[in-house]
Amino acid sequence: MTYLSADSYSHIPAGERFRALLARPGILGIPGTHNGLAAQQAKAAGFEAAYLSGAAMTASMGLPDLGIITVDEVAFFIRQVARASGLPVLVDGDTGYGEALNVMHMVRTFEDAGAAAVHLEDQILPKKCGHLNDKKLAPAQDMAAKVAAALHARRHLYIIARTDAAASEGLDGAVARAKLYMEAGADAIFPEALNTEEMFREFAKRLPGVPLLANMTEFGRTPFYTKEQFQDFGYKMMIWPVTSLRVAALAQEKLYKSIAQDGGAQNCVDQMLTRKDLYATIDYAGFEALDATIVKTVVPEATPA
Ligand SMILES: C[C@](O)(C(=O)O)[C@H](CC(=O)O)C(=O)O
Repeated sequence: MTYLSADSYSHIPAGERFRALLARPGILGIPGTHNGLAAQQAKAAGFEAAYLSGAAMTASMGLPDLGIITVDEVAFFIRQVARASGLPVLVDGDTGYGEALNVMHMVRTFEDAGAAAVHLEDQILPKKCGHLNDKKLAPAQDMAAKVAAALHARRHLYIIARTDAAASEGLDGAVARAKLYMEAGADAIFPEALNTEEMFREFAKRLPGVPLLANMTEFGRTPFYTKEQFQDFGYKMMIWPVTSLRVAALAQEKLYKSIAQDGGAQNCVDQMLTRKDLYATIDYAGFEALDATIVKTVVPEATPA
């Protein structure tokens, strides 16, 4: 059923649908889906929630992930991913684009665009990928105030507080911040850039009962762990944030080189989604069938001579 039909919509708010997924036993795997088509493909593969990564959104715009994307640009991505897939979407809210009022504006905008959950981090601008060096942290109390502001604005959005403190303040610092953010009302914690199994386990042990998110980004500080391993470490959610963008970007790079070199894309056809499969993914036929049930061409009577 296409998104155009009102009965394709769930009447349950996205945040509540996300909470329901978390209420089940086990870990929730949430793949990065950098546009609506990617979200449809993730759903077809069996995923039940989608992640919108700041790094992937900005890279797809040809920009670095330094906190320069705006709240309305992110809302454009949320709308397409939520609409195309119908999945609850967890969105990277970076630092909240400013202070308390900006965080509240972000929450309202993201909810209105169809988001289910957001994560908000304790870096100051220009923020960086959590796996890079020299990140600058906001005072813990300032971040706690942002979490409280987000709660004040949300109707159903699930609020995850991310702490980037492990690199500069160690595990003790990260745990202390996480506790403060939970006291401020966060629904869950995202400890960023932990780099050993022991760190992941210890963090979880020191925050019993707190839902935790693990980030399995590639080319970062975290070694490759599977969903089953993160579950065993005590984590409730995990993301593969930039993975779809990285794979698609390499395919694109090869394509452009090939067209430039061969004068056409004839040598890449076996790496393409066929027209048939692409149309099936976006339900082209469903839109046409819907149109046929609604639009009936009225042929004008012949004008009397
Ligand atoms: C999770 C993350 O914030 C993102 O934007 O997806 C990034 C991912 C990355 O740059 O690899 C992060 O800071 O970890």
